[in-house]
Amino acid sequence: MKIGQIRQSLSGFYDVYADGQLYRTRARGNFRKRRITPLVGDQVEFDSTTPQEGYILKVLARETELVRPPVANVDLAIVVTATTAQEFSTNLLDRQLVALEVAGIQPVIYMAKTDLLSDEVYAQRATLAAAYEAIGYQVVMDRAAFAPSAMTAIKQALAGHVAVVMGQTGAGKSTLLNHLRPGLDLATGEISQALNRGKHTTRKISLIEIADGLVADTPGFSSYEVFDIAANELTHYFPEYVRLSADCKYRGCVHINEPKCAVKAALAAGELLQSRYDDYLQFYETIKNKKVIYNKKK
Ligand SMILES: Nc1nc2c(ncn2[C@@H]2O[C@H](COP(=O)(O)OP(=O)(O)OP(=O)(O)O)[C@@H](O)[C@H]2O)c(=O)[nH]1
Ligand SMILES: [Zn+2]
Repeated sequence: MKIGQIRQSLSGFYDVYADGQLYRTRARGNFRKRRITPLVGDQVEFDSTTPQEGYILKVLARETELVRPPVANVDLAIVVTATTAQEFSTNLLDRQLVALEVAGIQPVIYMAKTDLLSDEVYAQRATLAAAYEAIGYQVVMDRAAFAPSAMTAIKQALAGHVAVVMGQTGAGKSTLLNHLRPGLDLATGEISQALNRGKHTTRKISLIEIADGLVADTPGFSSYEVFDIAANELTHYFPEYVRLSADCKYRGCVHINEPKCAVKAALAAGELLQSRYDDYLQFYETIKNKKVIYNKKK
């Protein structure tokens, strides 16, 4: 019996990495009956007679489990954010950050296409990036496209992690991966296609080695990911609000209409991003409305 990690799945075959090599395996027959589906990223116990033939005996406990892409043990996400005026949206960025906070996955924000910006717009984005850093998020940004220092920062962030890239179509996900691992040759525009393909189509999912980390070759989430949380819990996923809310007068304050709210005070004092608060309000309403529609249907 060996222990390894599933690095690729394709048509019922799982390539398991153990002691420096890959073993092609299948799931044990009774997995289907027990409704166990091994996922890329899983740590597994397996038996093999040759590297071409083996069986997964047991899937070890998962830390996290993503649905899109179906990858286990993802603990980091590179949020590829296109910074051009046509593409940039704090709303999308905040939506992605909330989705990651809910999933318990650490974000690294990568600001893409900065080479296309005027100095003035670059300065605006840099100010915003500093505000996200003050919240506690790592932001990778450089005036030049794919600056070596930026690529090094991402590689260092990836070390020891299983990661996904996320970001809207055309944000620059494939291009970034190609720069992080020259020779990878991902066709640009290719990876979102994999995401949009039907749920039941068999498709290949693999973890790519980049420096000392692993990155899924299929992007994570989508920009329309719904928040599967209660509206009054949304505040827990804004780290800067969590820190302030101890000073709100009311326990369970959602920082909207309550008096003596520390978040609204900090906002009025210019200590918090207005754009992020606006997004918070919008997400709050979205979640509330979603619940109403859901209840009506029942
Ligand atoms: N100037 C400039 N162009 C970039 C940069 N990053 C990506 N691009 C271009 O933006 C376009 C889209 O990039 P992709 O890497 O295909 O984007 P993607 O996020 O993988 O897109 P999907 O696969 O459709 O989700 C390509 O033409 C890239 O060459 C950048 O930093 N600077
Ligand atoms: Zn409050």
